[in-house]
Amino acid sequence: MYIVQIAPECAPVAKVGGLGDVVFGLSRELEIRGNEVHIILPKYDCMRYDQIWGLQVSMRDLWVPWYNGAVHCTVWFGFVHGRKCFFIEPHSQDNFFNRAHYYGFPDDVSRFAFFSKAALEFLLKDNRRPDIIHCHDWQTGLVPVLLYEQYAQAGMHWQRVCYTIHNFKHQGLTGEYVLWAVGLTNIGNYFNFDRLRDNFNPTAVNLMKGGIVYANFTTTVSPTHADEARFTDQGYGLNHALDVHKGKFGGVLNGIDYDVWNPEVDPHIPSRYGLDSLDQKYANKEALRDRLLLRKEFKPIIAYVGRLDSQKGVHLIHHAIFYALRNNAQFVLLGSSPESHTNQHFWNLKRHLNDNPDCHLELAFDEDLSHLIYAGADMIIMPSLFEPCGLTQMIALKYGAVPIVRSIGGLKDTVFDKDYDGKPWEERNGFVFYNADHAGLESAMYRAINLWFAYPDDFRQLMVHGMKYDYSWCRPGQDYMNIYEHIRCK
Ligand SMILES: Nc1ncnc2c1ncn2[C@@H]1O[C@H](COP(=O)(O)OP(=O)(O)O[C@H]2O[C@H](CO)[C@@H](O)[C@H](O)[C@H]2O)[C@@H](O)[C@H]1O
Repeated sequence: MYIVQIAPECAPVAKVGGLGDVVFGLSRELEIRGNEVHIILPKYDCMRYDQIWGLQVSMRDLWVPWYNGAVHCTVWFGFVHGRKCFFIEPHSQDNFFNRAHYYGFPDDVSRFAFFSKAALEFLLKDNRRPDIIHCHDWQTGLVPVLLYEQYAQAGMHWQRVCYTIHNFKHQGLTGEYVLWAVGLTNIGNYFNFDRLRDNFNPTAVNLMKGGIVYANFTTTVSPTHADEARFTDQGYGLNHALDVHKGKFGGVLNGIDYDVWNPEVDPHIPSRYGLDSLDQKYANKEALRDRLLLRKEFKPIIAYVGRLDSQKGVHLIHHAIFYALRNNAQFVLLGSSPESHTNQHFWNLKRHLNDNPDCHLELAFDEDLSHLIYAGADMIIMPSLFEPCGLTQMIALKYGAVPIVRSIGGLKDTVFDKDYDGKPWEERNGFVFYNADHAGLESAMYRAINLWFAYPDDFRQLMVHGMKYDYSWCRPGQDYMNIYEHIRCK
């Protein structure tokens, strides 16, 4: 099959969070299964160009219709760790992708609406006719809309779209101007409740809703979150649209790429280890302490790695730091936030804890350091308010860092409580709590820290159970293949 991914991120060249990992890992798995896979991305100025091999012009002049005119673009091609990627570079005074950051601009909707249109225009003009177009999140919600309403008539009649939602909170709500911009000028036809009009904000166009309505199949990234999105407030107002289109909506649990996230071969950590050489994990704990200037005492390290977004339970992360320190544990945090007040909060906290030898807050995005943290930490904490899937806990399991998580979304599908889960002991792999409050968090942290000190053999056994889980792309890869087979034009 020929599959094209249209996405705003792809790890490690352009990664803000888990979406980038998924685009890379899934593409790799699909290639292993014998498919031809291409990835189309914006050509951001802030990408990691050191991660692209053989970058060269693929199409010098691509004219993308935009409002009443057209924008001149150049399309580049390069390999990202073996993946075949095309990068779209518009030459216009809007400077859509030369902003030093990926997201967070007032015209984000225009930037990614343009990208969606440009990706399809490129496929059309370069005579590429994939069996499946797989697009991701609100940024590419217009892809199935434009394919069906414009590009099908222009020669792309056989292409089918799988649309994956990684985060329902950001839906691309905007004014009807965006429809003019991409040439959907028969506004009334699209700006109605059956199609792109937002159900709760009737003056707004909702790009994610458009994606759900027009895609041949929509997925989110875990089975539990698929239910949450349909039946609870975690659908952020899209419950009705999901219900109407329930026949083509489902949850597929993400995988992680064990070529990248594997302590047996990880080039970013000083001491490699696996199930048969677990003791070597502790050299990484020492290395982590050396690097972050933590004192060397007989204590567990609890870590948080992730975006500092309200989704992640920022107030509980804050509380976890102090609870850990009060209970004889060390705490390491690696995270950054696009919201200035959250950043400010953690910078203040960092200053406050600056002299504490048991704590380090690294307020940055640092992929290399994240590997060392997973390898050096004894436990990882994820007190998310909602979590469509969560890759952090799956990576942690592979590295023998026991996850302490809230029972929500994909966390519920992947972490099974040591004391209370119905599964047999060999299949229990972490600590789970329910209420998003201090008492809930403390109940799980207390059990985890206590086990580490009082029953080290049991703790080690829990690490082993986690490391034995297979959360690779193998199964989800097959799930996506089944979806593609189901929707493709035969
Ligand atoms: N400061 C930092 N430095 C280095 N690395 C950092 C980092 N902050 C985050 N990361 C890395 O980014 C990834 C985070 O992935 P997650 O799935 O946990 O969260 P995210 O909310 O971004 O993803 C969304 O999409 C994914 C993919 O579908 C869903 O799993 C998830 O639930 C949904 O919220 C991990 O690989 C982590 O190591």
